Parts: sequence; C-alpha cells; structure tokens
Amino acid sequence: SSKKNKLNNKKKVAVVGGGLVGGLNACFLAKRGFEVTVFESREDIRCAKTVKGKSINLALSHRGRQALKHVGMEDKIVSNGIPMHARMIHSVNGKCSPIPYGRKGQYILSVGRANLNKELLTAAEAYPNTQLNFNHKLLDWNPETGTMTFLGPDGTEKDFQADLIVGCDGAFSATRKQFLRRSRFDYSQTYIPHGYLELTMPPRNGDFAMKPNFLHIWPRNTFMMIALPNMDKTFTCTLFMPFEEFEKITTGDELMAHFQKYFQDSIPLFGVDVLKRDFFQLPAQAMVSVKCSPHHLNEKCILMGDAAHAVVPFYGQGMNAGFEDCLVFDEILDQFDEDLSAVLPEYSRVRVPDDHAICDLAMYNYIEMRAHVNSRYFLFRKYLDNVLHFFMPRTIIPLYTMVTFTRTRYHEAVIRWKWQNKVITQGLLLLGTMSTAGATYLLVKYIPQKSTGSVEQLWNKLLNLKWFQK
Ligand SMILES: Cc1cc2nc3c(=O)[nH]c(=O)nc-3n(C[C@H](O)[C@H](O)[C@H](O)COP(=O)(O)OP(=O)(O)OC[C@H]3O[C@@H](n4cnc5c(N)ncnc54)[C@H](O)[C@@H]3O)c2cc1C
Ligand SMILES: Cc1cnn(-c2ccc(OCc3ccccc3)c(C(=O)O)c2)c1-c1ccc(Cl)c(F)c1
Repeated sequence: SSKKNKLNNKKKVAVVGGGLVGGLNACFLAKRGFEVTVFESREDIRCAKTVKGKSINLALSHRGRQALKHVGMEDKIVSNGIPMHARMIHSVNGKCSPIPYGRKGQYILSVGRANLNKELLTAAEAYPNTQLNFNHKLLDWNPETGTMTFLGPDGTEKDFQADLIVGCDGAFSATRKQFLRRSRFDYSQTYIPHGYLELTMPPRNGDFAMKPNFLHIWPRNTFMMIALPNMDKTFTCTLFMPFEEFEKITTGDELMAHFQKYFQDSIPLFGVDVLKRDFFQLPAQAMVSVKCSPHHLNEKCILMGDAAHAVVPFYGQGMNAGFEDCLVFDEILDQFDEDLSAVLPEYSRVRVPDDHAICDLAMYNYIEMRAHVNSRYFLFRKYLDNVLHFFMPRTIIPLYTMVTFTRTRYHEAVIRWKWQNKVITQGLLLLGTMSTAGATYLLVKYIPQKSTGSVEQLWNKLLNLKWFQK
C-alpha cells in the first residue's frame, strides 16, 4: 500500500555482498520500498573481463526459480539457461545411460554464474531506491548502533548507518564476525578432504561435444566428475577428487593415466592439450560446510546465503537455498507487517532448521557418493526411485525430487524421506516373509509323501506360532 511504502522509504537497509544472494536480496528489498544500499568488496563484475573464483555455471532448480519469479527475473534467467531433463551417467566402459529427472516439466537449468550475477545487479540498480557501491569491503559493524565500517576504493575507512544489515557476504562472511562474539551463537565449519577443479570441454565441429540437455555425471566413488552445458556450446566440467589425489598428479603423463583409467570417454571430448592446460592452470579449490544459529542478531542484522549456511556442492542447492532464504524472509516481512523486532527472530526460528537440513543433505550426498556410488549403483538407485515413484506417486517421492522440484521445506523432506525408507524396508521385509511362507507351503505340499511327516509336523508348529496369526 502507498502508506506502507511511504513509511518504508524511511527504512534504510544495507546489503553486504553483491554476489548472487546479495544481488537478489537487493531486488526483494527494493521492490518492497526500502532504501537499499549494496556494498560489494570486489569491482563491478559488469565491467570486469572475467570472473575467477567459484563454479562457472550452476544448476538452478525450483526453489531458486520461485525466488527469481517473485522479483520478475525468472523468465530472463531461464531464457539464458540450458535445461537438463535427465542425468547422463557415464560408465567406466564409456557406456552412457540417461535417467530422466521426472515428468516432462521436471528439469534443472544450467546457468552461467557471472551472467546471473550481472543480471541481478542490473535489476537491483534499476530501482530508484537502490544504490550499489563496489570496492567497498566491510571491516566490522556495531551491533548496538548498526554502524558499519567499510574500506573504500581509495583505501580510507568509511562509516555507514542502517536500520537493517543483511549479511550476504558468503562463506567467509565479515558480517558474521560480530555474531561469533555473542553468547549462545552456535557455529561450525567443516572442510572436506575433496577439492574441485574446473575443466572446459570445447565444442566439436561447432556444436556441443556431448548431448547438451543433460547433467553429465561420471560417478567413480572417490572420484566424481560432472559436466554442465554453457550457452557457448562448451561444457564446464567439475572434477572432484581428494586433495591427496590431486597432489599425486604432477605431470601430463600422470594426468592422462588417471583419465585413461577413470574418465576414458572424456579424453577425446576435451582433447589432450586442453585437458593438460586446464588441469594444471589452477590449483584445486577447497569446499567448506558452514552451519550457524541463530541467523539474526538483535533486530539489527540477518545473515542469508552462504554467510548463514555454506553447503558442499553435492546437491546443487547452495544458491537455490540462498535464493529461497530471500523468499522466506520476504514472506515473513509480509506476515509480521515488516516489524523487524518480530520478523528477525521468526526468520531464524523458521529458516535455521531448513538451512541446517540442506547442509546435512549435501554432506550426506557427498559421503554416500564417495562411498558407494559408481555408475552401476547410481543407475540402480535412480531406477528404483523412479519405479517406486511411478507405482506409488503420492507415497514414494524420491528425496532428490522433493529437494530439487518442490518447495517442501528441507527439514520436512528429510522427515518424509526417512519415513519412506522405513515403509520400503518394511515392505521388502513383508515381501520376503510372504515369499518364504509361500515357498515353504509349496515345498510341503508337493514333497513326496514318505518324507512329509516331520515337515507336516514342522508346518503345523509354524502355523500355531503366535506371530503367524498377527
Ligand atoms: C564448485 C561449486 C559448485 C556449485 N554448484 C552449485 C549449483 O550447481 N547450484 C547451486 O544452487 N549452488 C551451487 N554452488 C553454491 C553457490 O555457488 C553458492 O551457494 C552461492 O554462490 C552463494 O551465494 P552468496 O551470494 O551467498 O555468496 P557468494 O556467491 O560467495 O557472494 C558473496 C559476495 O560477498 C562479497 N563479499 C565477501 N566479503 C565481503 C565483505 N567483507 N564486504 C563486502 N562484500 C564482501 C563477495 O565478493 C561476493 O561477491 C556451488 C558452489 C561451488 C563452490
Ligand atoms: C550440480 C548438481 C545438481 N544436482 N546434482 C545431483 C547430486 C546428486 C544426485 O544424486 C545423488 C545420488 C546418486 C545415487 C545414489 C545416492 C545419491 C543427483 C541425481 O540424482 O542426479 C544430482 C548435482 C551434482 C553435484 C555434484 C556431483 Cl559429484 C554430482 F554427481 C551431481
């Protein structure tokens, strides 16, 4: 309402971090009429040539799309993404097996990180009540007054006052520093022994080297590789290996021997020279999992995105969860009529269990894939999921489907998944018991006469047992 908007313009909100979640949050908050100021430590990536750092492309799925849709960005982002309707599982022998994600409409999108970040910054900047400040690095802030201190482009320190600070400054958040000084603030971080490295698979004869509308996966237990398509007909392949394995590969020959053994089909698609160039260009990057609680401090500050919950990338949900943070916060602002003293605690109460659940799910996937998942197991599990879901669509919904294609709260998806596993286990047990009983019955019935006495006695004893009559 205009009255509310008039009131809002008085609320000054500082968004720390102009990455994916900070960019989207700026759109949400500006759309609501707040006076939004974004502070980003890096330069404006829209002027920079290339953006080094994290993954070059990402899987965008339902949760992230719903958040983008709320600020009118979904169509633009989706139009620049490439749909992946199925996984393409690459076996060691080079065989490729597609497994659909679900019904026709269920697909995930490969989107370019840099382009997404640029689009979000441009969309935020389009609001008259938004200002973007680049080359501004948050040094610290005062929880009582809300005064922030930034290191500006000229190397001098600048203070800034806000009614609300939204910390979207990533896994190594400076905003979060103040939280760590508070009593009853829980914090944990875990580095996993795997690192990741990005390799580019060039086009072949002017077209994609592999089928583009798939999430390509080479599951090799300890080693995994995935490939997501880009608009320029390249694939960005991410190789996940323990750091100690990366350290063993120091020469081109060692690299080729490794790829011959585990990812042989990909060698002609990369080309030996490209593979060697990309592999030795940058060191493998670390992956950290961060959990904390609560996500707010007083009614002054709220953490969202990786600043609140950095997840290992084995579910393709980090950005989607961060985008959903923005949507949940917006929903609670509506619920409590923007009364921050109620909104911030409610946001932590509602969102922390879900952000912790996706942290745990991503780590579970990592451990499960590292331990069990080769291509045969991957295919078996996903076929089983799809068959059970086909015959009992309302009873059995694969966990990946709940996480990726619905907005089922992450922690509720885990509860339902555990219940489903119990149903499946008991179902299999019952099936086993019935078939054993059936087999025994047929055995007893058709065994030649002379030897049936003892078996008959046994059979009657079995039938008289209590547990048979339940
Ligand atoms: C290899 C890999 C693959 C991934 N794949 C996927 C995927 O497929 N799907 C998915 O959903 N997610 C994926 N993710 C996760 C996703 O990248 C993150 O969840 C997402 O980038 C989080 O966004 P964010 O804005 O919270 O943090 P970031 O993207 O880290 O942005 C933080 C911003 O804050 C700025 N900043 C930092 N400190 C300060 C400071 N002191 N002052 C001012 N600014 C500051 C930084 O410069 C940066 O611009 C992947 C991550 C990795 C590492
Ligand atoms: C970027 C992105 C988007 N989604 N996923 C993803 C993750 C896990 C999956 O299943 C786990 C599983 C398979 C088999 C048995 C148990 C669990 C599936 C699936 O079901 O297709 C898809 C990824 C991804 C990210 C990193 C690696 Cl290493 C990877 F392989 C895929």
